Formats: sequence, C-alpha cells, structure tokens
Amino acid sequence: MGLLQFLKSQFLCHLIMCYVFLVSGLIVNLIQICTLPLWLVSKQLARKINIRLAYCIASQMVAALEWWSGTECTLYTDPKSYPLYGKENAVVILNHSFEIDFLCGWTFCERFGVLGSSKVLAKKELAYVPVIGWMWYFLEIVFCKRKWEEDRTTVAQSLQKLRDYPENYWFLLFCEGTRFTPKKHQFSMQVAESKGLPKLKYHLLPRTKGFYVTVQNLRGTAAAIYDSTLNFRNNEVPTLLGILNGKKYHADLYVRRIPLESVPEDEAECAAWLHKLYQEKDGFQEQYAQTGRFPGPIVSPPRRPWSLINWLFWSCVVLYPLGLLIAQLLSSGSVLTIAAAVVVCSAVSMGMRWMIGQTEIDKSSNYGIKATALNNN
Ligand SMILES: CC/C=C\C/C=C\C/C=C\C/C=C\C/C=C\C/C=C\CCC(=O)SCCNC(=O)CCNC(=O)[C@H](O)C(C)(C)COP(=O)(O)OP(=O)(O)OC[C@H]1O[C@@H](n2cnc3c(N)ncnc32)[C@H](O)[C@@H]1OP(=O)(O)O
Ligand SMILES: CCCCCCCC/C=C\CCCCCCCC(=O)OC[C@@H](O)COP(=O)(O)O
Repeated sequence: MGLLQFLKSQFLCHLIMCYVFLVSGLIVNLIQICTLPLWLVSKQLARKINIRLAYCIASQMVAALEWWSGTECTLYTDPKSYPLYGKENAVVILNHSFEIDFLCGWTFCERFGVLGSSKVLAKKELAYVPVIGWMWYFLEIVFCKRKWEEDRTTVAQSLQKLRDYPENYWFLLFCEGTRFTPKKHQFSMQVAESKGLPKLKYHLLPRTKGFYVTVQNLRGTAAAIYDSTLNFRNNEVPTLLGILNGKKYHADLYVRRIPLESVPEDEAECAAWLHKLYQEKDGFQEQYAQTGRFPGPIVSPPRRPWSLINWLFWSCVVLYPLGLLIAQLLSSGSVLTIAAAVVVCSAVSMGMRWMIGQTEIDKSSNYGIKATALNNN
C-alpha cells in the first residue's frame, strides 16, 4: 500500500472530509432558507440560485468518487444520442442494486452539466436526512410514501410543478422501489408469478404506477426516457465507506435513449411497456455477467475539474476557522473545553455514520417483503 492509499484509509482523513461536508452543507442549507422570500418575488431566479447551491453539496460527494477514490465511470451508449445528453429534460430509469448507484448517477449528471438540477422520486424518509434531504426540499424533489393511495395525488402535483423548471434536468426513477436483496427478489418473483409475468434474474419486479404518473405528468416537458443499466467490473460490491477509504471501483453504465412519445398513454399498456423494458434490462445484465460488457460502443464523458474545485473551495472556507479554533483550544489548556470538543467530534462522527448508514443495503427497509406483497395483492 502506497503512502497516499494509506492516508486515504485513515479515520482522521474521513473525519475531516465529513466535517467539511457537514459544515459546508449546513451553511448551504442556511443560504437556501434565506432564498425563501425570493420565491415570492421571482420563482425562476430562486430556482436557479438553488440549483447552484445544490451543486455545492452534491458535487462534494461526486468529487469523493471521482477524485478521491478515482472510480472510473464508463458509458455505453449510442453516439447519435450522446450529443443530446444534458441538453434536454429526461426521465432516467435505473436498476437499484448498489449502495452507490445514486452517486454514479450523480457523476454522470455532473459530466453532462445537470447535477444541480437533477431530480428523483425519493422515499419520504430521505427528506429528513440533514444536508441532502434538506437541500432536496429547495430543489423540488418529488417524495413518495410508497403508499399509492397517498402518493397518487402528491406525486402528480409535485411533477406538475416541474413543467416550467428553468434548467434542464434528469428525473431519476428507481422503478424497483427499493434496493435489490435476495429476499426481496424472492418475494417479488412470487408477485411476478401470480401475475403471469416472466421472471427477472437481476431485477425486482418494477412498480408501474410511479412510472405511469411520471410519464403522464412530464409528457411534453421531458423529451426522452434514458433507460440506464448499471453494473461494476469484477463483481465489485461498492460502498460509500469504500469510497471514503479511497477504494477505486469501475462502474459501467449502459444508456438507451427512448423518445418519450413512444411510451403508451394508456395505463395498462404503459405498465406492460415497463415490464418489457425490465425484461430487456435483465438481458443486458445477463450479457454483462457472461461477457463483462454491455452492448454498443463506449462514449465516455471525461470527468470535469469543477467538483474538485468546489470541494477545495469549501475545504478552505470551513477548515481555516476550525484550525484557529483548535489552536485556541490547545493554547487555553482547559481540560473541560478540550473534553467538550472531543464530545462534539464524537457526536458529529456518529451523526455522519448514521447518514452513511442510509446508503447501506444491510439497513434497507422492509418494503417489498412479504407483508407488503400480501397487502398489495
Ligand atoms: C447519460 C446518463 C444517464 C443516466 C445517468 C443516471 C442517473 C442520473 C439521474 C439523476 C440523478 C438524480 C438524483 C440521484 C440522487 C439520489 C437518489 C437517491 C435515492 C432515492 C431513491 C429512492 O428513494 S427509491 C424509493 C422511492 N421510489 C420509488 O419507490 C419509485 C418506484 N415506485 C413506484 O413507482 C410506486 O408505484 C409508488 C412509490 C408510486 C407507489 O408505491 P406502492 O407500494 O403503493 O406501489 P404500487 O401500488 O405500485 O405497488 C403495488 C404494485 O407493485 C407490484 N409489486 C411488485 N413487486 C411487489 C412486491 N414485492 N410487493 C408488493 N407489490 C409488488 C404489485 O403487484 C402491484 O402491482 P399493480 O399492477 O397493482 O400496480
Ligand atoms: C465529500 C465526502 C462526504 C462524505 C460523507 C458523505 C455522507 C453523506 C451521507 C449520506 C447521504 C445520504 C444520501 C442518501 C441517498 C440514499 C439513496 C438510497 O439508496 O436510498 C435508498 C432508497 O432508494 C430505497 O430504500 P430501501 O432500500 O427501501 O431502504
């Protein structure tokens, strides 16, 4: 292990990174609150400012992936579709099998210039996660309770608000609704069997209602569906803690651009369309398992320096006062103050560990296992 790799694995480095993320994130959250009056005067200007503020937060995690861990992200796609990426609104459909799939998604957003404005249909619980969840409120992220009776109106209303969004965005949908686990897969395939649908090997049965409502409400606003299938080389199991430890992963993303007009308007036909899409996605994963690659050519966008520059900027802003504070603490020689500082540091690191825990599949919800399946059928 080289010196740099050794440094990257040190807890102190992680503590500093988490401190920068947390403190700069809370500063950005505070600025976001200050933009509230502006929404009444100029909604579009408030949105544009919030897009940039969101970039300040999200791009720190992208920088950790791209520059700290050096993870490589390869894009398989049709070169004719490539020039359109980032230049239009799109609904992105992604498999939900990896702890850092959202982060790889963000990385592609960054490379195509839509990171600050990118959206997702997210479970409501994430709205309460400090920094990211609070930032999402100002980005008009669409939240769902994963209870259709409640979601049917709220999700549609939130989507309607995005129709006049001032900048291009990608709207991410994990149609599987929860992260893949063998147990969830087993229950999901029982549902597939009961509905006479073909079994999937690498995906859970997609939930079609969220997709239908998204397509209906963004028709005329989003130009295309980006059907995206993600996997990692050499059966890597990537984690956020791995990224913090500087571990380098190799992500492969296969994207097909499908014009949104080609998705049927009728609800049942739209659901059947999505089921067929997931059967195709399963085929792509099978090909990846067999050959180690997705179909089609590789047209990878390079990483850009902005995420790194943003990260260095915020590090300077928040580490300088911290340095002064530590110097003052040490020179004061007060055991009580130093003990208080240690308690604060421990609390912060526990809080960050809880936040990182939100990404861990081991801590995944029970959504999609038996009780739900029976309730829904
Ligand atoms: C060029 C580059 C291209 C791409 C780059 C890639 C990506 C970048 C893009 C953007 C990035 C943006 C942001 C990323 C940042 C962070 C994101 C992080 C995380 C957030 C993710 C989440 O929170 S995922 C969880 C929340 N989201 C969802 O659940 C969405 C999918 N769900 C739905 O659509 C649901 O329908 C619903 C939520 C709207 C409603 O839920 P409910 O449970 O009530 O669903 P249903 O009524 O649909 O469920 C019953 C139906 O489902 C069938 N079914 C299937 N399996 C089961 C099962 N195991 N148990 C029960 N039921 C099951 C069932 O048969 C029912 O079928 P029907 O036919 O009756 O509908
Ligand atoms: C610059 C370095 C910064 C390092 C520290 C970063 C710490 C940030 C920590 C957490 C950010 C929270 C991001 C939350 C995104 C979680 C996405 C996710 O995957 O949600 C799961 C959801 O889809 C389904 O949930 P279930 O499987 O049903 O349960």
